[in-house]
Amino acid sequence: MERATVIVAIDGPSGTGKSSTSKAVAAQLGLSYLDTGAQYRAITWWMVTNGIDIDDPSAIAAVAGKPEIISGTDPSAPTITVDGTDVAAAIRTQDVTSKVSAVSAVPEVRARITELQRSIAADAGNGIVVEGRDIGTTVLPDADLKIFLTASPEARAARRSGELKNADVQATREALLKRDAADSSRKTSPLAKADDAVEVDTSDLTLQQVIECVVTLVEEKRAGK
Ligand SMILES: Nc1ncnc2c1ncn2[C@@H]1O[C@H](COP(=O)(O)OP(=O)(O)OP(=O)(O)O)[C@@H](O)[C@H]1O
Ligand SMILES: Nc1ccn([C@H]2C[C@H](O)[C@@H](COP(=O)(O)O)O2)c(=O)n1
Repeated sequence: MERATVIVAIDGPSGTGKSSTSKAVAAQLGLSYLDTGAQYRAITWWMVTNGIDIDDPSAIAAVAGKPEIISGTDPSAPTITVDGTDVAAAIRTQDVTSKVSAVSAVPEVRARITELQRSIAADAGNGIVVEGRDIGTTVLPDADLKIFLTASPEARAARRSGELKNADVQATREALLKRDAADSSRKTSPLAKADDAVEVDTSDLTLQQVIECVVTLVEEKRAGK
């Protein structure tokens, strides 16, 4: 028998295709979509905008509860606001990208954002695709389906360089690996594959092939296979 709601957790390192895949899968299956990286970027943007010292975890912890972060979960038009300001573009700057690993390593930040993520998932009537780094391991350990996307550093750097005009592929590769290392080595809820996650190496797959693979896995789960 088909199940009414489904919770899908998609984790993996930067540039493996989590956002593109999750949005498309959610849209195709009529599910909500949550980009948890955008939430960590949003709180980082708030810290930077308010002059908080990013190198001081206790300063970050002291104000972690202040910003109000709201995520819109329509996969065809996801949104993110901080205290009512649309920060969708501001959170993608190089400055925020270079600081987000430090801010997201602070346990008080993770506790705050994790609570928000769980409440959004609980309120998603038809089900939801949630993508990030610790969704299958920590945020939603009882998710119906857990996927861990991987890709070679070369494939990821080539994809990212294609997005950023004139970006140097080698420098992009180094930056990706540096962020992965920071995200994987933090004490609280690091980037990791859950034991029961299905690993999909996307290096030699087109985006469409990855989407089809994940849609099939969700449909099989829903059918109780
Ligand atoms: N299988 C694929 N083949 C080729 N390009 C891809 C594939 N999957 C994603 N891409 C492209 O790679 C880039 C990065 O993808 P995406 O933003 O979805 O990755 P991500 O894992 O969410 O990254 P991050 O964690 O840094 O946000 C995008 O330009 C996307 O279109
Ligand atoms: N569940 C998550 C999601 C994201 N982060 C942190 C670590 C990432 O480097 C950063 C930005 O994520 P992206 O937009 O690249 O997906 O946010 C995390 O710690 N946990």
